[in-house]
Amino acid sequence: MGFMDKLKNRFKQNEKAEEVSTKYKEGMKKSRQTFSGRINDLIARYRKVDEDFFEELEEVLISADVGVTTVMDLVEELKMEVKRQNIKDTKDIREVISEKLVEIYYGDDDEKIEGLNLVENELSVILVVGVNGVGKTTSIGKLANQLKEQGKKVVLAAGDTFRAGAIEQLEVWGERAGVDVIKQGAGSDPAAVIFDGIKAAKARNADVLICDTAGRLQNKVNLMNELSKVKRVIEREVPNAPHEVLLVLDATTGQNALNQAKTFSEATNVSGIVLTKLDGTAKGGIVLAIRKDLNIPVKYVGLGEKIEDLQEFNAHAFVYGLFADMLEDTE
Ligand SMILES: Nc1nc2c(ncn2[C@@H]2O[C@H](COP(=O)(O)OP(=O)(O)OP(=O)(O)O)[C@@H](O)[C@H]2O)c(=O)[nH]1
Repeated sequence: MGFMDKLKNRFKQNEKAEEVSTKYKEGMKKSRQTFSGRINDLIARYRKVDEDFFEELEEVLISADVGVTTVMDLVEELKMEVKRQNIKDTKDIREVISEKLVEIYYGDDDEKIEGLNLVENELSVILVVGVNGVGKTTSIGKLANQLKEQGKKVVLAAGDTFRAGAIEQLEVWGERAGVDVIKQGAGSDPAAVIFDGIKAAKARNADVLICDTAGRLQNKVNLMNELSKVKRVIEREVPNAPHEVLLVLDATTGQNALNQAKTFSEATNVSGIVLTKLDGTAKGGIVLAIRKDLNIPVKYVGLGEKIEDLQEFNAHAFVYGLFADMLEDTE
């Protein structure tokens, strides 16, 4: 059985798996149109796998924001595999591309899904960082809703005291998700808000505290100072916390998102990425660039504006989203 059939079967196993694949399929329409659309076009034009074919394939991958070094690695791997399997016909290369995309994301352990690192029966603290406008508040709301649906008691701390409206916006999401929001007035000290959040979360026996922060990037030193101060409070009040530092990036900003990721990882230890608006970009390859260039796992992707549109990242489903039309062709 070829990789694409395996992929298809994987998401037919049960209702939940099917739901996940549908979400990715719908959310990644734009990326799929350019990605598999252009690969199909290449396959039709070239027929034979040769140097020119690979060169054009490189261009397609780079224009999908996969990132130059990752593209080089990927194409090297593809060439080796083509040789190994003695593939001559370009139409047989789709299988290899899809398989290698999953492999390049996960490395050796291709069943690994890097979910949230939460502790049982104790308070877990998630610190959420990122610049304004990337969908930070929205993602916190969606995440709170999911965790609550899993039976966890969630509290939010409105640590973005800088941006006008951020506190109210978080409150709206808190209401929507049915979780408490701890806040102070606009302009107050974020570390003090987070401290209150921890106290409240402990008093209410919460399982998870999600802390919003302001994302000012103009000055790296300020950003570092603010994040370190918040982190110090968390570390002091809760053992082994923060359990996650999630950086929210907007997929539609392409290479800019990578630059933000670099700056934030220099300011603090980022443990995972939430990549929003994957549905809004034709360049979904940014997922691979983040994984390979920065070595930070993408833990969630935003595939739409609705509360249930935040999905745990799954490289198989991602590749399914990129090739879904072709998978159906083979039925
Ligand atoms: N299509 C789509 N829209 C999204 C996604 N995530 C967030 N948005 C939208 O992006 C816009 C900005 O999101 P916000 O959450 O308001 O931005 P913000 O994060 O509050 O700004 P900060 O909290 O300062 O980062 C909103 O209209 C959201 O609905 C996503 O995954 N897909």
